[in-house]
Amino acid sequence: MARRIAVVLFNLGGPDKPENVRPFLRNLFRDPAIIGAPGLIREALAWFISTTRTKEATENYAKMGGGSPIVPESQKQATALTAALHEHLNEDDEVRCFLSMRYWHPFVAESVEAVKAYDPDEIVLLPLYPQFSTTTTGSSLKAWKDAGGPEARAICCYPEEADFITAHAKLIEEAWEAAGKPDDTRVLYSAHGLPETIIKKGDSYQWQVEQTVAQVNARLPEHLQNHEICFQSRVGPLKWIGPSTEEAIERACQDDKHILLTPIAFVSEHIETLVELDEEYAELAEEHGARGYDRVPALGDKPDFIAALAKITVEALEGDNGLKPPQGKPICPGKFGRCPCLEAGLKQGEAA
Ligand SMILES: C=CC1=C(C)c2cc3[nH]c(cc4nc(cc5[nH]c(cc1n2)c(C)c5CCC(=O)O)C(CCC(=O)O)=C4C)c(C)c3C=C
Ligand SMILES: [Fe+2]
Ligand SMILES: [Fe+2]
Repeated sequence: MARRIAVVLFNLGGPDKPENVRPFLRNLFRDPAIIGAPGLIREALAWFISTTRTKEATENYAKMGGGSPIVPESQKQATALTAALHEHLNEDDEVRCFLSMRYWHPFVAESVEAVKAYDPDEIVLLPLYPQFSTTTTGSSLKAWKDAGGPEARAICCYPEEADFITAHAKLIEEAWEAAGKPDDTRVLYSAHGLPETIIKKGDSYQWQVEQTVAQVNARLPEHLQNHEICFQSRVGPLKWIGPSTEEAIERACQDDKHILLTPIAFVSEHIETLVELDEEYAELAEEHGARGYDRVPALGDKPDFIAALAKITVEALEGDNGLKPPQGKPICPGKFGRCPCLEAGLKQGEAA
C-alpha cells in the first residue's frame, strides 16, 4: 500500500539576518537543556548572556553575509535525502523532508504544523546530529513533543553508521591529498564542546564522539592515524570538557605536525566551521608556527553521508530504528540504561 512519509530533519538553526542574532541567542540560552538553572534564574542568565554576546556573534555572522548558512545547507541535505529515499522506497510511496530548527525559523512548532498539514502515514524524526546529546537531539525531541508533534519514529543517533564513517574518511584523505600529502600529519577531530556538568549527568555525547573517531581512524591509512579528539566553541563561565581545540592545535604545533582539522559533530558548514575553524583556529595555528593547517570540509550533501541518512531512515521505517547496537554494545550508553529517545516518550519502531 502506498505510504505518505514525512522525514523531519532536526538542527540547531541560526539567525537569518543581523537583527535576529540576539533573539536567536536568547532562545538558545532559555532552553533548559542548555542552561539547567531554574526558571527565573535561567531567564535572567539567558537575557544577560545573549545581550553580552550579541556584538561578537553579530560580527561573526557578518563574516558570512550577516546570517547563518545552516538552513540553506540543511535544505540541500533534505533535497538530496528526498532523492535518495525515492530509490529505497516503493514506487508509489510519497516522501517529503521538513526542516525543524531548534532556535530559529523554521522552528520545531512550524514544522509540526507543516507535517500535520501533509497528513503523513509515517513520520521519522532524523537529527542532523550524529551523536546524541541532551542539549541537541534530546532538546529537539522534547520540543517536538511540547509542540504537539504527532507520534513518530525517532532516530536517536548514528555515531558508527558505516556510510557516515566512510564519508568522513574519504574527506580526510582528499583533504590530505589536496594539501600536497604532507608527512607527519595529525588529524584533529574537533567537536562542539559541552559543560562538564552535562556529561556528569550521563549525557552520551562525548562517548559517542569517541566512537565515531575510533571508527574513522580505523578506516584511514596508517599515515593519517596520528590524531587527537578536541572540543571547540566554549561559552560561559562553566568548565567544559577538554582538551580544547586551542590546546590540541598548540600541542600539534609543539610536536611539529601538519594539522588536518576535521569537524566531527557538525554535518554542515556554519559559523562554527567557517569562522571558528577557518579563521580563528587557522590564525592560532599560524601564531604557533604550525607546519601547516588545513581544514577538512563538513559532510554537507556528500553522497556517502546522504546514503547513511537514507539507510537509517529506511531502517526506522522498517521498525528497527537503525539503532542496531554494534557487537551487543548499547548504542546509548552508560547511565541511561536504555535509549534516551525513549526517555522523550516517543514511539521507536522495535528498537531498544
Ligand atoms: C554537536 C552540536 C552542538 C552541541 C553539542 C552544542 C551545544 C551547545 N552550544 C552552545 C552555545 C552556542 N552554540 C552556537 C552555535 C551552534 N551550535 C551548534 C551545535 C551544537 N551546539 C551549531 C550547529 C551552531 C551554529 C549555528 C549557526 O548559526 O551557524 C552559538 C551561536 C554562535 C555563537 O555565539 O558563537 C552558541 C552561543 C552551548 C552553550 C551548548 C551546550 C551547553
Ligand atoms: Fe552550540
Ligand atoms: Fe537512542
